[in-house]
Amino acid sequence: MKLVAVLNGPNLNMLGTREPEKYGAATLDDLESLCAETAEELGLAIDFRQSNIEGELVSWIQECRGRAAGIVINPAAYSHTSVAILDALSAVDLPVIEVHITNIHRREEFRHHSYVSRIATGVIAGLGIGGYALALRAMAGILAEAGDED
Ligand SMILES: O=C(O)[C@@H]1C=C(O)[C@@H](O)[C@H](O)C1
Repeated sequence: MKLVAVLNGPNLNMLGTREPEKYGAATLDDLESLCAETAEELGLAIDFRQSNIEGELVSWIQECRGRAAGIVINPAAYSHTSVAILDALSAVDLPVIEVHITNIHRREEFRHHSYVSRIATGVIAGLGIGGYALALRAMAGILAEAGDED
């Protein structure tokens, strides 16, 4: 069964209580459940993680080499600052789908640029946590097209 890493950046552990008018009322646990249910439907396995530490996310991305078939990532604030995460994603050379719960292009100027977008196969922004389900569906298609072995 193909494994997809679902990686979440800083402050996403506060989902549900963090600016719910922007990020919604669903918690990180709710998000993980949504991803798990979607992955099961798609015949994918997921490794769902969240960290507030940039270096931990970098290490987790590196660990995907030889282990995961693709990466769904919401780098959160690190989207806008982290060359390290971009470099790690480039190094592992896996399909990447970038997700943002909010539409970063309708927010403050500093959120309009994401370093990750230059390596991402696709970017989903502004569709709430449903964007993660869409990302997994897209990833399933990408992997099927690539003919990845189970
Ligand atoms: O929409 C999101 O999921 C992103 C999440 C964050 O925590 C912000 O720092 C980003 O700017 C947007």
